[in-house]
Amino acid sequence: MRIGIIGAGALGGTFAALLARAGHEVEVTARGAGLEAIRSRGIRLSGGYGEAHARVAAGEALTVRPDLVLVCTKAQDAEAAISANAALIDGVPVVVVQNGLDGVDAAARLLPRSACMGVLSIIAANYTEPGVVRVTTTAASYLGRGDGPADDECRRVAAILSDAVPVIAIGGFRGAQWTKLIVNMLNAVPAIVGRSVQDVVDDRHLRRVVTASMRETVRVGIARGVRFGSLQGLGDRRLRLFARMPLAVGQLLPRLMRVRMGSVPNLGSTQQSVRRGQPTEVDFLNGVVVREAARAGLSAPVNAALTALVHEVEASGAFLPASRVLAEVPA
Ligand SMILES: NC(=O)C1=CN([C@@H]2O[C@H](COP(=O)(O)OP(=O)(O)OC[C@H]3O[C@@H](n4cnc5c(N)ncnc54)[C@H](OP(=O)(O)O)[C@@H]3O)[C@@H](O)[C@H]2O)C=CC1
Ligand SMILES: CC(C)(CO)C(=O)C(=O)O
Repeated sequence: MRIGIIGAGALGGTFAALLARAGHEVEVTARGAGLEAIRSRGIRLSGGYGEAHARVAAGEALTVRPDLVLVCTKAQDAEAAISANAALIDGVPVVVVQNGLDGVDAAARLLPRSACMGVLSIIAANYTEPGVVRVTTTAASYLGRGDGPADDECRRVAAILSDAVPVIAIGGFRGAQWTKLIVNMLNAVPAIVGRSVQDVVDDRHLRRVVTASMRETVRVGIARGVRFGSLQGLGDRRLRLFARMPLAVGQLLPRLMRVRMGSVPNLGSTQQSVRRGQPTEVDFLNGVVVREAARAGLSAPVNAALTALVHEVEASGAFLPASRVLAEVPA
């Protein structure tokens, strides 16, 4: 099958290399140093899915109409990246592999004739240098759209992507995006202090902050009428319980996520952007919690403080001491 991948960075590079290894004809888009590296040396993947070296067609935009498209940019880049390919891909099934709540809806607006779906990935992929990706955690990914049950198109596309990595078609996708948002509360603190996700969760002071941001996100979701979808055994009932537990007991949740992440240090996708000197996705992660809280007439002080600290690190390029997080985040 001909598969177009828009944004061959950490996750896009992982899917591209593994789908090519499975025998699909893959074309990718990238830009700048990443594009140059992929054109001259291909994509080199290592880590949890083994070694793969994919020589794939690469350009700033796709050149051949594919049978399936994956959009794998950060949320803030998706609109420009999809628009650059819209004339070629409108009408082709599109899978948005992205964190945050907006990706699938944004794609559907830009590509009115395409069936647009989303993938929530728990894989941890570190884009160590242009064209080079190391997978530090392997995990199943979850594919769906809307609020209803998984449909035949989702099951068909999940089966194709499962040639590369296990992809499960799920119902209640919008609620599952919220569950993934709670998992992504693992991103901000490591991006602020410049340490791995595992290291931050192992630090009892910083873990308290991560836990508080997760609980605040659950409470905002509840206020917005969300029914949290199931990901990795984490679903609506457990999350509601988690938001009511004493904070000290609630810290078991990030610890469980850390155990699942394994021992190879994972920076998280937000810190990777900081280290590359690029804008982060924080406005679509912690920032969306603040916006959703405002819609419910609430505030989200923990997520607001984390968003501001990530922006400070983005602007200065210098990580902050843990003491700043502990002093400024009302956990
Ligand atoms: N990395 C991970 O472990 C995980 C990431 N995610 C989510 O997956 C999504 C992708 O993240 P990730 O793979 O880390 O992101 P990366 O930043 O590593 O990759 C995105 C790629 O898209 C490229 N890009 C951006 N705009 C364009 C454009 N207009 N045309 C062509 N290429 C473009 C970027 O190029 P450039 O470098 O020049 O910006 C970059 O190479 C995010 O929503 C993230 O939160 C989810 C789970 C895990
Ligand atoms: C699951 C996790 C935390 C993996 O790193 C992720 O989604 C991210 O880094 O954005």
